[in-house]
Amino acid sequence: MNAGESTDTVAVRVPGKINLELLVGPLREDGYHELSTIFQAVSVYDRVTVRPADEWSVHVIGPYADRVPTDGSNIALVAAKALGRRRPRHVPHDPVRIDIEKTIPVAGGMAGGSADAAATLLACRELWAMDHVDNETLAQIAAGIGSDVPFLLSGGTAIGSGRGEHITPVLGRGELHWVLWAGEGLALSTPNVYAECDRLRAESGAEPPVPQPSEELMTALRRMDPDDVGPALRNDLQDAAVSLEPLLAEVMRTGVELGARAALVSGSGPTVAFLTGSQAEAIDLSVGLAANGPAGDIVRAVGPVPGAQVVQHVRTPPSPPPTPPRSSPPLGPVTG
Ligand SMILES: C[C@@](CO)(OP(=O)(O)O)[C@H](O)COP(=O)(O)OP(=O)(O)OC[C@H]1O[C@@H](n2ccc(N)nc2=O)[C@H](O)[C@@H]1O
Ligand SMILES: Nc1ncnc2c1ncn2[C@@H]1O[C@H](COP(=O)(O)OP(=O)(O)O)[C@@H](O)[C@H]1O
Repeated sequence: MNAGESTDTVAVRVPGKINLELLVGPLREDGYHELSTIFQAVSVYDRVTVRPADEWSVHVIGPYADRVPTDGSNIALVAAKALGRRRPRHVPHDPVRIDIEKTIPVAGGMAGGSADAAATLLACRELWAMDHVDNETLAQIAAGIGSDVPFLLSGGTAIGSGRGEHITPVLGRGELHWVLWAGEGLALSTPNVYAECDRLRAESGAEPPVPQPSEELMTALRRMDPDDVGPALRNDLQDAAVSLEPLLAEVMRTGVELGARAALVSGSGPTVAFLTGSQAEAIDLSVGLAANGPAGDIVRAVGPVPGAQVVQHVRTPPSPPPTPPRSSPPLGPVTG
């Protein structure tokens, strides 16, 4: 950082997501699967802060911090550099320091890394005053970083098509009350779960059709009535996640026995999302799971919530350049 540059700090709050529907179509030639998914952003948040620095770095705190890389593979750093490359040529490509307060479970199927990437894009656009990058362009940059990243910019409830990066908002009223179970020390790698899904399909000889959002869920989401939403939830990656982590079947069974309206693996897992009918039901279920379920973190959340949002911009005026030493006369005795 050079003298005369601002030391502004921008903080962004970003939610995690669950997939209310994840329909996995055929494997494409580029190695991705054609998807039709319905994302919902839920009230479990990371906070990402960026500030100018002498070199690129990322620092993570929070209960899952030790599971997040802090080298160049951190997807938040990848996002900052990708946006930095869009700065006009005459503007120096300034490094930033990124601080992540991590609450979204890591490698849990809640897109925590993608959330941090989306938050970093928004924070750096603000920090670098890149007004020429509109939301559509930001979403395109986001898609280049990961399939889930564009959704975390917009949040709410939305259809994801293509490989999940094309986002269409779903309008609906009301909110859903979720209980999330994240198994202690459990993690599933997204590519491994997709590969397991392909393996199971090859075994059964099932050819997936090109996926389309289901009418049943789209209708249920208009009023977000848990009685209608519950039976319409579906995740094509669930069998693959359970095949790699059989404990998930027991977790889902226990939650339903304890009164959940429905249970499903979130995305590629291993977080399990339980749908309840109200805040009171969610409290009862989380207490029951904590007492009777397999060990794990249990969190209540509501959805939908908005995507990444700037929550703080501390503007610090540029420090004045150091004044050159003056050739002043030697100090003599002070006379009155
Ligand atoms: C499964 C989902 C459901 O929302 O998320 P998670 O539950 O893991 O958070 C997503 O499809 C994950 O999206 P994201 O984590 O952004 O994946 P990417 O970085 O784009 O891709 C990682 C890898 O996942 C596989 N992949 C991803 C998306 C897709 N439509 N088909 C795939 O086969 C590919 O093997 C790819 O190399
Ligand atoms: N900022 C980040 N937060 C979490 N994980 C990250 C981050 N950057 C890179 N990763 C890597 O991405 C992997 C997937 O993380 P995450 O996005 O939390 O899971 P998922 O893809 O299941 O939603 C982690 O195991 C970790 O190695």
